[in-house]
Amino acid sequence: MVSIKNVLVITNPAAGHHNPSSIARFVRHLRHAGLHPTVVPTRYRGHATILARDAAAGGCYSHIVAAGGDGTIAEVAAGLAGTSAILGILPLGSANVLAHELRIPFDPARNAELIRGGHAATLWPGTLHTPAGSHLFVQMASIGFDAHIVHTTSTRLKARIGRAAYAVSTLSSLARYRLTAFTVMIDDVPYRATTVIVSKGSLYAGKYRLTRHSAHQHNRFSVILFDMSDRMTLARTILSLFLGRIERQKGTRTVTATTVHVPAAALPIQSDGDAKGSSPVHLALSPSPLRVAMPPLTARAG
Ligand SMILES: Nc1ncnc2c1ncn2[C@@H]1O[C@H](COP(=O)(O)OP(=O)(O)OP(=O)(O)O)[C@@H](O)[C@H]1O
Repeated sequence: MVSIKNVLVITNPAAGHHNPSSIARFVRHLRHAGLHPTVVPTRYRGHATILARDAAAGGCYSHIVAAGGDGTIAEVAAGLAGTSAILGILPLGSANVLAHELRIPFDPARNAELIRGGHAATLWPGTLHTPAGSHLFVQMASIGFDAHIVHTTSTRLKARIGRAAYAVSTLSSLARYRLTAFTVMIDDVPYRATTVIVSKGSLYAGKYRLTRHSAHQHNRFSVILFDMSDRMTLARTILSLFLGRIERQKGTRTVTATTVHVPAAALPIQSDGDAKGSSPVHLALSPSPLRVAMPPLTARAG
């Protein structure tokens, strides 16, 4: 039986709000809470999965904390799913959608207290499969315009101006992106769309409302289908997304599902804010759940 004493903190120096002094403060609070933290930085993309998997296999840590944004959390989660180690989250990314969704304390003292308290819930992440490989995702994946934004947002600009870099890319893509209708098979039923968001959560790009309910603790996705035939509809849809009215937008519908398949080729794909190549793509629920340190979810559970 692992004691709650040992905590591994995996930090991503490339995450949007990576900050050594925030990590040092968090570590101090973990120590004050009577825990024994160890900090290890990632050296390259994907390294967090290897670090997390090895740490969970070693059996010495009760908690393995992802210090970064959704991309870092997804990489750590890929190493932990199906193990008994609990995923902690220190939100240091640009958008931190999952942290907002799960109401993870952004304050390091309260976050350390959450970990010390030992409360954890079971989450069911998603998996994404393209010809280039498979990835686990914790918050959402998308195909089409939304993914194109992620593909075309400059990493350098993101490092300089944070989330505003997505707005720059959205504005330039509004004029240039070629809206293409494609078939998406949702639990084997065909639908038509020009963009699809497959979400475990209810939030988008930070704190914007995408769906009424979160599916994090359920074995299903919310699938939001956008059928935008022209640029004016595209602009209106983006606006309604940021005004929290997406479910009322014409040409948009939400369904729940357990599998999503897009057979068409060459459509951009992203998950948890990172470019993941292009379609064809198959999305399903992870066969292994994830234990996550989080305050009890009551209000948002759907
Ligand atoms: N040492 C590293 N060097 C370069 N890239 C890394 C390193 N470690 C991890 N990464 C990559 O950095 C990417 C971005 O991290 P992350 O998503 O956590 O930050 P973010 O994009 O600022 O946050 P958010 O997704 O919440 O907006 C991850 O997808 C991961 O693959």
